[in-house]
Amino acid sequence: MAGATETGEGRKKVIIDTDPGIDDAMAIFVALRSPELEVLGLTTTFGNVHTALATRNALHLLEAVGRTDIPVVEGSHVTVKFSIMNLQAVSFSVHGTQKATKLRIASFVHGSDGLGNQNFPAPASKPLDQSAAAFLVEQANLYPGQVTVVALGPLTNLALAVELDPSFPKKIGQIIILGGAYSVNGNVNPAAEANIFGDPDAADIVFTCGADILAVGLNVTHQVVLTDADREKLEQSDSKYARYLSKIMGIYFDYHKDAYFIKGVYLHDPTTLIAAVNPSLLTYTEGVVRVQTVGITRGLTVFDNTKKRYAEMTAWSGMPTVKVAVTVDAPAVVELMMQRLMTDD
Ligand SMILES: O=c1[nH]cnc2c1ncn2[C@@H]1O[C@H](CO)[C@@H](O)[C@H]1O
Repeated sequence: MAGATETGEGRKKVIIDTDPGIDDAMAIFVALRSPELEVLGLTTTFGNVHTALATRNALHLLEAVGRTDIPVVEGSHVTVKFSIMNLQAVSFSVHGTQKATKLRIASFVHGSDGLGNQNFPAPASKPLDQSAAAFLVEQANLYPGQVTVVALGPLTNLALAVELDPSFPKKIGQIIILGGAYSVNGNVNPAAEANIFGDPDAADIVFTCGADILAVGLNVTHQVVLTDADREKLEQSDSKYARYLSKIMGIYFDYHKDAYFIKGVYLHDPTTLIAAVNPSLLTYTEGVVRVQTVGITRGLTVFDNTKKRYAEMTAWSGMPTVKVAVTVDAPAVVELMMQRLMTDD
């Protein structure tokens, strides 16, 4: 008889919204190797790569480790503003398509294929014939209060899910977001972190939608570094996960050496995923987050962490609060990730 773990009973149901991406690949593999989680599906978005390539990479990653039982659902190709315009009026669609070419894609971090320029063969499997937003709403309805979304890219699909079903925020269990920079600089520019910068309007919709949200920002993920010594250990492991990641990681290490002058890489996506596996490895504080959508600080996340009553109404007044991660047990996160990746099923 299958045990509770194999049947999914007692495991946290997760959907990973992802733009793979080298650190996305690490996070997805950690999820597949974590008995605490049941992965309901991968939804795709733009960010590290365009959405079509994100879908291809998600399918490829699941094929590479023999997990084609997990569905992949393609997400929006454009930011929420243009996605909604395209839905509402055909006359906007030309304009929307023009704007869509302006998406910011971080191929300089992950390679032009998103996976370390390895020229992997095209996957044989296909995504579901459904939109990511519809899949998110469907799964939230199927398992009310029980689904955790781990959002590793811009928040477009989640914003579209909120637009599609206003009761989505109350039906989804938790949304754990890799996004924002709380009281620290961004990584796209001094103001903005990449995922929020990718679609600031979507981020503001999601942060204020009233769902149970935990935001993991650069103030936390920049504390979690995979060192050269850890990389060597991964390279020496013969687990299929470690072997695959060893092939693709080089370009991510090179980028960190060039951009940050560090010998190692930041574990943004794995840290966020591990917040679902073992929430006790992070602490958080609660308040309202709003996102700047215009100007030189476009993509800035402003967290009202004061307990002050402002004299006037502000854009933060009366808005739903979210949890913002403030500390992380970085050695424990790295150790957990290594342990999961260096063993086979
Ligand atoms: O310097 C950068 N510019 C753009 N994207 C980056 C950079 N560093 C990491 N990421 C990617 O964006 C997310 C974290 O913000 C991560 O998914 C990471 O892979």
